[in-house]
Amino acid sequence: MAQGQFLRNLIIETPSKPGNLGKVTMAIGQLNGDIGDIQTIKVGTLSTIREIALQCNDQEHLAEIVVAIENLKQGIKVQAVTDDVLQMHEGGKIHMKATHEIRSLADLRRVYTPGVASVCKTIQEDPEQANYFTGISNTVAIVTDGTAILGLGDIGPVAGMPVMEGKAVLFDQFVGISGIPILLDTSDPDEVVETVKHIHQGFGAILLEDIGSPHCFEIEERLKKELPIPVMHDDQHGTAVVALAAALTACKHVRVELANASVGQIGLGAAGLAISRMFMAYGVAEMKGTDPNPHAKEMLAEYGGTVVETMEEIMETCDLVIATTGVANLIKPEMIRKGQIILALSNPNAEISPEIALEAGAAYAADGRLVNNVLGFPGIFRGALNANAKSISYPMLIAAALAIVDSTKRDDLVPHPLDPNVHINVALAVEKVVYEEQENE
Ligand SMILES: NC(=O)C1=CN([C@@H]2O[C@H](COP(=O)(O)OP(=O)(O)OC[C@H]3O[C@@H](n4cnc5c(N)ncnc54)[C@H](O)[C@@H]3O)[C@@H](O)[C@H]2O)C=CC1
Ligand SMILES: CC(=O)C(=O)O
Ligand SMILES: [Mg+2]
Repeated sequence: MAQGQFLRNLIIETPSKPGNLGKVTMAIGQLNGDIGDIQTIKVGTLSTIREIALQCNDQEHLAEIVVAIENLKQGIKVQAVTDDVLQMHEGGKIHMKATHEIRSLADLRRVYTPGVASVCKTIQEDPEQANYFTGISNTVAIVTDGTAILGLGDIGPVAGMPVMEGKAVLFDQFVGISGIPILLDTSDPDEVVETVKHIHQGFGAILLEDIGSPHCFEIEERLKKELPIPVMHDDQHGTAVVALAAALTACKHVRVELANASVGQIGLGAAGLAISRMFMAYGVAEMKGTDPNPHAKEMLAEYGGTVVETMEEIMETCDLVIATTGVANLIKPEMIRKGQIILALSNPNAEISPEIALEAGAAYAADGRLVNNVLGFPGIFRGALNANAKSISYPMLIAAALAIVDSTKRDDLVPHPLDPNVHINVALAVEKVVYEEQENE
């Protein structure tokens, strides 16, 4: 387990006297535990109970921290250690909700039979009416075959469901889109394409998620060609959009033109190849890339990138390095050169933690928690659906990246994902491009 990826909550009881919380936080800090939110659960005359969110390295590290707190004595106790992440997943994270409540028989007859039949006939006569009288145009299928779930690899679609439900939560909360996970028990491109084609009528767009490379490329390409609705593989293009935005902002901070910077990509899978293509489309003169897989390198060369045999060469020659390998701690501190920009984007564990990269001399460093496609895909789909786009184009993606740059506060690399402005701005920028494209058709 990489540093700081083990999340637990400590329920701590202390005597109700000033200074005790400080002793507890000091004990945690001395052992390099990372404290998140602190909530006061109860303030009694004699004792106070607080819940402290903690990120540590692993079970052993957690046990050390618990012992250190218990050793403070003077009435300070760890009452319980809870696993909030697991608790949050009990029963799943999503639920289909009705937009109307049935309070009377009359409501029942409007919502369901016999009233509903007239709406069915309206749609039968004019299928476009489905956009107004059903939720189809606001619903996105989140399709996975489970072959590249985060950086966990091919763990299957059911094990990947918590990620798909997570994407649906983000869709709902950030842009009001209903996301429906679709779990496929096949990775065969013919079968995936056929299946998605057969179900697409119930959706306004298709988000492909955590489908591994190289089959993800053929699947997306074919679906884009064969379906009349937007299709986007988030790990490719959502990630590329956000990586471009972060790179543009970092370059602005160090007063370098991205187009003139030497950029290197470690890992040429779904995310890495799309990032490389996006950077070249943006105007980066030479995009270097490496991957142990010969086919991945061939693909980079086909797109006009420069294949490099080792990641060491990338680290030695590039000002901006992006990594999407799924391999935790792949980049060693001694490989970092002073002033480099390092975007180590693998989840759940980065190729190098930003703290270590910065300590080793990087000018800017971020991981996949910060530079995450959550900043892109909700607004991209909102904009595409609002403007009734038939597909997602490069200009739409570039506009999304620039909107993320514009939504970034001074001194930050990317916006905060809970800042609603970023999703609104991305949606508006994408929508504008669609309208321009429609006018030029
Ligand atoms: N921060 C974000 O928003 C996102 C992060 N990611 C992360 O990126 C990682 C990769 O995801 P995908 O591209 O979808 O997977 P993928 O399986 O398509 O690609 C991974 C690539 O890394 C290569 N690789 C493995 N070890 C390597 C090494 N030592 N040096 C160079 N290349 C190496 C593999 O050969 C493969 O081509 C995952 O950890 C995922 O969580 C993916 C999408 C979004
Ligand atoms: C964020 C994301 O999509 C991934 O890590 O796969
Ligand atoms: Mg993903």
